[in-house]
Amino acid sequence: MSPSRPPAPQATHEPLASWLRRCLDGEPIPPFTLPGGSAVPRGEGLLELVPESPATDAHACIFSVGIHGNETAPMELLDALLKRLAAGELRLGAPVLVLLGSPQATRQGTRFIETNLNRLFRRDLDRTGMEPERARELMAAVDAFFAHHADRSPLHYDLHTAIRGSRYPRFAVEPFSDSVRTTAEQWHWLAGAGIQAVLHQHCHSWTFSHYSKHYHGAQAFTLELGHALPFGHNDLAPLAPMASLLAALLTGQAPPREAPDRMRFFRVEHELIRHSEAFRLAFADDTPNFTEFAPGTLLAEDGERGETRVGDTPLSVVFPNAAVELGARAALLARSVPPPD
Ligand SMILES: O=C(O)CCC(=O)N[C@@H](CCC(=O)O)C(=O)O
Ligand SMILES: [Zn+2]
Repeated sequence: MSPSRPPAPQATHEPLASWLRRCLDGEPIPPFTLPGGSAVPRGEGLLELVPESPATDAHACIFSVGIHGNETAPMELLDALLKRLAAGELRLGAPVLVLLGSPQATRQGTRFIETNLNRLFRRDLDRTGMEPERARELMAAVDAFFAHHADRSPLHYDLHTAIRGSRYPRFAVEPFSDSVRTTAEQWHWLAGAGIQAVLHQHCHSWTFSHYSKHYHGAQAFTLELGHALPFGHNDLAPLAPMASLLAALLTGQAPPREAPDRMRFFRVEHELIRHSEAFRLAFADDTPNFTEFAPGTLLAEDGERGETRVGDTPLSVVFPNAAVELGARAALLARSVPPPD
């Protein structure tokens, strides 16, 4: 075979059935066929699913997992979906790009190797190192995929799990945008997928889902799907409705819908940044996400910068983490808001 010619797709679905294991073992994935189309590897942990006859109104879908290496439930969820496709239970009806964010961190069972990958998704990124290089590969894969499917609505679900428990174990973070509005359809789909709360971001955050929304106008969310646990310790049962949403999108069918007012909505008021070594949160480390604090409550102290206290309106704390790098977000402080119109 000429070295300049790409290898012909293999007529076996096995690489799809063992996608996650192969990615983590560093085993190369060849191009192969699958029910309703074919699969084309786009780099380490990057696989494009190409439908033979996509549904007319199918979205161009990106499903990413493992941007934080130790958040395993979404990886198991996506792997189970691909196994169903390999087994012929599902038939591909939409272009889909599946991404395993940080295979190296996952092999080591850590959130990241050198720095938090999920703060690096910006085109003017000038940092070097393992995570910046990976961010560039992921951004290039997203750019190529959405450019190739410019005739379809772009959609990106970046699937995560949270470090601590939560009053609402499954919640969506809606990235900030001053130009792209989340469609009503998305709120119905997320409610139908068992999402219990939504957090509207208040400013640019340079996360992976923000990247797709900001640069590609995609409907995009970070979806927190429970608690970060090691492989084999996840209970995927509460994620069955989320699996149904992903399966519907992948097959090009209409997802299940529920009324958005089943979900609670919050808007970030303030981002708590760790400025000094002396930074400390004034509440217990294991305080669940969305715990509400009354006006006047002391939330944090940060050396010479002093105290942060709740103002006149109660605030709920999300993603508290006093151990972040200096200059990084140590918590989001949010207030309850009505569902969008
Ligand atoms: O549980 C935590 O403290 C962090 C969970 C996590 O990784 N969350 C994402 C949210 C991304 C976003 O704001 O859209 C992150 O911090 O990267
Ligand atoms: Zn995460």
